[in-house]
Amino acid sequence: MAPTTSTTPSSSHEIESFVIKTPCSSANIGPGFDVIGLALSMYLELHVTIDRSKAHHQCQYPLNCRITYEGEGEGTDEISLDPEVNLLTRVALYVLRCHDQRSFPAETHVHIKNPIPLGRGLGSSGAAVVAGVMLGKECGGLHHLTGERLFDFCLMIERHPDNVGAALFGGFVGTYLKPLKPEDVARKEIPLSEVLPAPAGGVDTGIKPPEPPVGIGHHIKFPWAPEIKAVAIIPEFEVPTAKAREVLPAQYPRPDVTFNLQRIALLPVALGQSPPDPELIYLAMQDKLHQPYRQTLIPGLTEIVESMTPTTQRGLLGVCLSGAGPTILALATSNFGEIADRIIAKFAENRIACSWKLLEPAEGTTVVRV
Ligand SMILES: Nc1ncnc2c1ncn2[C@@H]1O[C@H](COP(=O)(O)OP(=O)(O)O)[C@@H](O)[C@H]1O
Ligand SMILES: N[C@@H](CCOP(=O)(O)O)C(=O)O
Repeated sequence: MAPTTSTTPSSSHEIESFVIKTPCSSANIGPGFDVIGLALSMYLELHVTIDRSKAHHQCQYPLNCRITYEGEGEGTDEISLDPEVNLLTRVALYVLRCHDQRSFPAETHVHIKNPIPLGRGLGSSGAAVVAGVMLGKECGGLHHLTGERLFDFCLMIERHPDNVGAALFGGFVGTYLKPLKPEDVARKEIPLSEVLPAPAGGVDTGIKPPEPPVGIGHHIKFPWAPEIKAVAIIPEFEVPTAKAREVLPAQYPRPDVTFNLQRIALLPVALGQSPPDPELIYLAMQDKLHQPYRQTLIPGLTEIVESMTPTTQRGLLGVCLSGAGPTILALATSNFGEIADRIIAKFAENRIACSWKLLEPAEGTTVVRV
């Protein structure tokens, strides 16, 4: 489903309240490196209140915004409560400043509820970017911004489209970038530090950030067979996505590229067919472009991916690395606990503890007025 906004009016003219809900995601699903994304049923929520009766008061919070937070990373350095530093509010400010609004409306309170584990390959930063772009749209009253245009803003920040595409539009998606005009290419390649300075700078910083070119990214929705569920096995350690991209080579042997192209031609069809064909899905989820290299950061990865097959495990369809890892995603139709336990036992051989979750495909980002 495309990003939606409910039309129910807020409770008072002075106080506006709404909730932004964005799903986590699993990118790649094996061969679809930087292309395929799957939105899953664990949600980042922003509970936002804007008290417009205070518009003429001096607000005690920087940039008129108070952040509170509960969930993953609470109380750690990874999650700042300073709106100039926090990823979500910096992204919202990027959208606001592109529209000549220097700060949040007075007085804005953003309460963040985040169950998505950080740095595990379940799209926590993608969800934060999508929810942040939506926060900018809603706080700025920027109702003309369509889902496709919001995607452009996301892509100026998170520069691979797979997990932001899934988090914004929902479901099982293929994402792609269209060639841009030369002047637009230059704009898209502007360093992230200029798009999203940290700290964001106060109200008086007059610099307008670079606006995204129109139509950077696009997506297409694939069908998903209703029998297929996702088992996420989540190790206790983090692998920052930037680090997991640094281990990838700049060039690949041609047979490895052909290997992935053959599988990516199968994957969307294989996962849309009902009843699912385990042998076809298992084959379609193989990869040679990112998983083998990420083994250096995720002990046991290759063995886990290679040791479980539909013939050795009932209910299993396929296994892959979720996003940049270290989470493992097993697609299955039954025996979810047994599948999780086997993968947890493999990680335990390397003294790595894990938790696991049973997830389902989810709809994209929604905004509900309360
Ligand atoms: N809800 C959030 N609010 C603020 N920052 C967040 C949030 N979620 C993620 N982040 C930031 O994103 C980082 C993780 O991003 P990344 O390395 O790309 O891993 P992931 O695979 O979880 O997306 C965290 O360390 C944190 O800085
Ligand atoms: N295609 C990207 C996806 C990263 O996803 P994340 O959830 O780990 O941020 C990659 O494989 O690097």
